[in-house]
Amino acid sequence: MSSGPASALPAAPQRLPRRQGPAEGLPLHDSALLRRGEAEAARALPPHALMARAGHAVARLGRALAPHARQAWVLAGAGNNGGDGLVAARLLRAAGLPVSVWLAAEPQAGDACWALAQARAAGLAVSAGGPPQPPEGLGPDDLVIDALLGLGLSARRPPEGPVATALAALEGLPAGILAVDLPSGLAADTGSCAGPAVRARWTLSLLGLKPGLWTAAGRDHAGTIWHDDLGVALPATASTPRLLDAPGCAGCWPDRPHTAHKGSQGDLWALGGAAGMSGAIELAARAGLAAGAGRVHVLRLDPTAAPPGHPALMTRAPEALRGEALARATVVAGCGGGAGVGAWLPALIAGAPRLLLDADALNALATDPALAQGLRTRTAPAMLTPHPLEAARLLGCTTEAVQADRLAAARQLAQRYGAMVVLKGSGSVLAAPDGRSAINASGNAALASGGTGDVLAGWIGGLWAQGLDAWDALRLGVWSHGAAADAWQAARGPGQPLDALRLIEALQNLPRG
Ligand SMILES: NC(=O)C1=CN([C@@H]2O[C@H](COP(=O)(O)OP(=O)(O)OC[C@H]3O[C@@H](n4cnc5c(N)ncnc54)[C@H](OP(=O)(O)O)[C@@H]3O)[C@@H](O)[C@H]2O)[C@@H](O)CC1
Ligand SMILES: Nc1ncnc2c1ncn2[C@@H]1O[C@H](COP(=O)(O)OP(=O)(O)O)[C@@H](O)[C@H]1O
Ligand SMILES: [K+]
Repeated sequence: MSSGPASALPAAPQRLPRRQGPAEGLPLHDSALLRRGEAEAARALPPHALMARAGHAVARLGRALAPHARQAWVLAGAGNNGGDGLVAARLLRAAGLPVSVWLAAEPQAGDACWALAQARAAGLAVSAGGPPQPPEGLGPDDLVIDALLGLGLSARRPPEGPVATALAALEGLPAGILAVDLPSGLAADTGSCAGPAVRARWTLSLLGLKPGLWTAAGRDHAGTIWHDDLGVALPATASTPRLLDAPGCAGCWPDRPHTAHKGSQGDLWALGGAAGMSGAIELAARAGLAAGAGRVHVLRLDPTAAPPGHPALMTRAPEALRGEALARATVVAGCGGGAGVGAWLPALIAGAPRLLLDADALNALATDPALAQGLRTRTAPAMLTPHPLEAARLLGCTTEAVQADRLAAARQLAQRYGAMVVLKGSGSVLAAPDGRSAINASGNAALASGGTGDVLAGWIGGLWAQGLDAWDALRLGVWSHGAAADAWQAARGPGQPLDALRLIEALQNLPRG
């Protein structure tokens, strides 16, 4: 065979790289589990080894994050969180960085006493108990270490005494704050704050990652989250919440074989759009189309509404969804549905093999016990996507109660209604009736605009319609919705709102695989 110029023929078809398949995200450990892990590790290790490792990890990261620091200010509490800070202070000083330490109170027992004794023996000046005064000349390149409170923050007891004074002194400092384990004042399990809490630029989570760093007030207080396991492998079970991030979700994208056709990619039916709210259901339908559903039908509750603005959407009367069509359908119901959507739900709950309820469908569910009973006895999977107010209606409590423990609220909803749940908002929480749960790491405040939830509902529905397992569709949908907003923000800088139509574009632009 002669060797000629490169052939103009298309290259032989290459095998597509195999998708890796779904993977579980990083485990998120609650404080009870962390305490047990810490106690077991401490028994197996020489005295003070864990605190020495923690202090090393803090000092090493602090140096890397603030390489131009000319001094460090360490604020330490009287517990082991303070002990970690004292070890870090000693090591930073030994590495040549001038360090000032303010101590809330003398530790009374345990590893923290050892850390304080070591610090003093090394010649570190530790001022205890007086008013916290930032060291002279503390500038933007310098490093502040928050080691006031970690896991030991008493639940529902706002920071008080010298610790509260120190929290006030940390506000408005020019230097970046590195929080040890948790931003002081933030609850590890829930991300709630009973009072003032540190707003860190970085947080180094020790041993395990805590749920509270990722949801509720966590993201606003933790800044960039780092993790050091201190060489301890903590156990995780099927009910340990997982972090939804790119490595955990990228393997879930649906395959699109060469032989794909619109009939093989799933039928999505979007029901909603009462008078004055037809935009909501159109957003959901457009998002479903963008996700890759083969055929998307819009069932509008306002028959007088103008046709949808996207020519690929098919408009039908709600009555069209029955028989064969219903038996094959993935249904997203509720976006802009008004009070009238409830009447359609019994048939959908009984007959749709894949059903997602959002917005007014959730409000109908909250007020109609028969719907709730139907959902519980249904065997096919269902999804609920409430924002905190809708979740509060479904649980019969206040929005504040939902937000005070978002993981618990999502789990409770999943149990009560026998459905998979997304509790939306900063750090959306997912829960399934079988006990699985997850917290989303993607997304940002650019999403705080009307219609982005409608897009989420349709986007998840469009992914689910293509044959994904329900939990995979849910976690991929939630994570990629946030990832699209992150990509948007990365391109434009923080502070830019993202409207729902542009969000659909951003979702289409998100690389898959
Ligand atoms: N042991 C080890 O080797 C390892 C430990 N590790 C580290 O230990 C940390 C947990 O340490 P911890 O359990 O000592 O609790 P910690 O966060 O220091 O708080 C206790 C102090 O806070 C005080 N306090 C509480 N609430 C308050 C309030 N509302 N307002 C004001 N004060 C309040 C409380 O006072 P008290 O309630 O006793 O009056 C006490 O003085 C963990 O986060 C990690 O950093 C890891 O690195 C692994 C290795
Ligand atoms: N601060 C935020 N951080 C991350 N995601 C957010 C934030 N604010 C809103 N979102 C997301 O935007 C969407 C808003 O949904 P929703 O409140 O139902 O809006 P709408 O009803 O107007 O469509 C949800 O997916 C939610 O998680
Ligand atoms: K802290």
